[in-house]
Amino acid sequence: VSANSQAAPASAEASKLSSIPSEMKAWVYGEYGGVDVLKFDSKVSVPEVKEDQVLVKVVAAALNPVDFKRRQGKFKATDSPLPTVPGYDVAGVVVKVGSQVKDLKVGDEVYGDINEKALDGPEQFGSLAEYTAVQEKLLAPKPKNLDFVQAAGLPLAIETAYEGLERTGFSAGKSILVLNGAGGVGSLVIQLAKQVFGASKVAATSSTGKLELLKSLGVDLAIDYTKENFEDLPEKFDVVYDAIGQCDKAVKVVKEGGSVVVLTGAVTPPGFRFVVTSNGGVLRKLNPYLESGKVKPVIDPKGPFPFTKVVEAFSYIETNRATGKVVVHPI
Ligand SMILES: C/C=C1/OC(C)=C(O)C1=O
Repeated sequence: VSANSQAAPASAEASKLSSIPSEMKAWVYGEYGGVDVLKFDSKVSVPEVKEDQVLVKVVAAALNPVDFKRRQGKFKATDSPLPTVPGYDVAGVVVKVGSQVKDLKVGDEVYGDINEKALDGPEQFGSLAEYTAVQEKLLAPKPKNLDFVQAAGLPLAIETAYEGLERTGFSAGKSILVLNGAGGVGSLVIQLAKQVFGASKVAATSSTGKLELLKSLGVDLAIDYTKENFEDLPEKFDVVYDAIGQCDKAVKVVKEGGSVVVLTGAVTPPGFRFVVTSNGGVLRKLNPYLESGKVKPVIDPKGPFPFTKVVEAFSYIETNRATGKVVVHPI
């Protein structure tokens, strides 16, 4: 869909607006808990767009660990009110724009992480729905070479990967060890470190069956954590990117003066933890690497999960065994 609404006659424009229903299908939970709190609701109100937001017809959405941790109530102190429609990552088509929207228009194919602050007041109505309202600044045009499933699997993970590398001052010629290199974030840290930041050496850990994936993503040293302990390696790294929660071991293999990036779990100095800030500008900046194929989304082959199978998708990502991203499509 790439209709230029500027040229569309008023009647076509009106028909687009009139085709937006007042109610939609969405997955909702009204209480914190296990996957059993997730309910499919076919009469959820379509969110109104604020001045700086666009309404996206959702084509695909992706799950992240933050989705199940939030549903479990781990961030309830700073959460938005229940009931919640979960889902941070979205890929879809703009069907309505707010009065202050500047660059996006009806018909644009977009993707992004809908929550600027992942844990602090996330949107009550997320992307596991037929429509979701998103601030323009959190979205970017979908890379032309990626389908909606591939695009949906990128935003939160690639923005986390990029921000973590930026925060360490990672630069050309440096070495990095990525813990959980086959995961949603880790698979992108490997590629960004190599292709965008010019790493001299990239090492990564995974289980036996995912070693070939690590090598295909460009690692120089693939470590099978079922067979050896990375913390016993004689080699030290400028940066260790802990995308699994093993900071206490990670700090044993970082060089003096190096950095250990922590996403979750306890932090041991010199480790530091950060929470991703969603930013469409990062997606735009990385667009050439995505459209050239230098950086690729990794989508778990058990998916994409159809909209009716969101409970199964959550159960799967909660095994912490997913390869790359768990995507929900069609919606
Ligand atoms: C995406 C943000 C996250 O922040 C914490 C602490 C996690 O565990 C997340 O997934």
